[in-house]
Amino acid sequence: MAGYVEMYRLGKTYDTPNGPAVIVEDFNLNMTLGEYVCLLGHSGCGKSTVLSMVAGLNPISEGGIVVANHEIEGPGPDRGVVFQSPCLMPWMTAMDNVMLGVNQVYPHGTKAEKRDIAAYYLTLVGLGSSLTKRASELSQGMQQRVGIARAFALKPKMLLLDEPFGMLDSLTRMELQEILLEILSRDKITTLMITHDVDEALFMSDRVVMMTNGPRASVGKIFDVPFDRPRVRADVIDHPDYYDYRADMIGFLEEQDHKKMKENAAKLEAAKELQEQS
Ligand SMILES: Nc1ncnc2c1ncn2[C@@H]1O[C@H](COP(=O)(O)OP(=O)(O)OP(=O)(O)O)[C@@H](O)[C@H]1O
Repeated sequence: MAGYVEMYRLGKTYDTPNGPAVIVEDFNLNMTLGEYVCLLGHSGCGKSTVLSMVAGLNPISEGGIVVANHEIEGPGPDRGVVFQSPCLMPWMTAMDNVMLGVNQVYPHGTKAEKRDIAAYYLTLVGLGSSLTKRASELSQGMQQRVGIARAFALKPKMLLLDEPFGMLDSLTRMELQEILLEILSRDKITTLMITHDVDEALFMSDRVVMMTNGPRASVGKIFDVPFDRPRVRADVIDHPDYYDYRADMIGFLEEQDHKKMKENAAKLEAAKELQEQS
């Protein structure tokens, strides 16, 4: 079935000193317009590799990606990206950092119009009174808010979030999760987010895509998240199925762990046999 976003037979092979390493193979995923999908999997399985290919920042080795009927060929303002650390220009104000993106997307807008857009999104993320502060004067949480405002101000077709709350304390993380959902409830942008946090995935997303362990990682299992929107954290946690979902996801990750351990043991055994024969 065609989707607003289509990743088809997606593959990534990196050149390494030991030869080509196939990290992602035959990764297939369709997303509908406005859908929020979380990508979850063990560290190093290839989540950032997939997301960076969608962002156009990492060349695709096999297959392809279509966003809103356009095949991805490189980065573009139709995809807003937020990384764990927001990569701001430290000497520039919060406003000017957001304006960098806005100027790119609205080259013909007046200066006042563009400043209004930047100020609007900075206010939505709670930085209305810090517009003129330099990025270097902002806390990590505030910097991440600027990064989120900058991504939204591009009015992207798709939002790509690579562990955007990973470096924040739990209170700031919860606050920003809620702010993000609130903005998305107005702007309805198709979102792909990487997280290591099962609870975060359940709170934020419509579907959770579990990746298999690499190498040759692909989609292992997909969970539909049935909780009503707008999401209220306490209601989500109190939902009668919440802990079953959580247990199923953790179960999948544990299964992947066991597979990896078995594979490693088999490799070790094979290496021992070779050594004995020689
Ligand atoms: N440029 C590169 N060249 C060679 N190997 C790479 C390159 N980038 C990533 N890799 C390898 O690809 C694999 C997947 O990396 P990736 O960062 O996509 O995983 P991840 O699931 O996002 O990890 P984490 O959860 O720890 O951030 C890892 O083994 C990594 O070492």
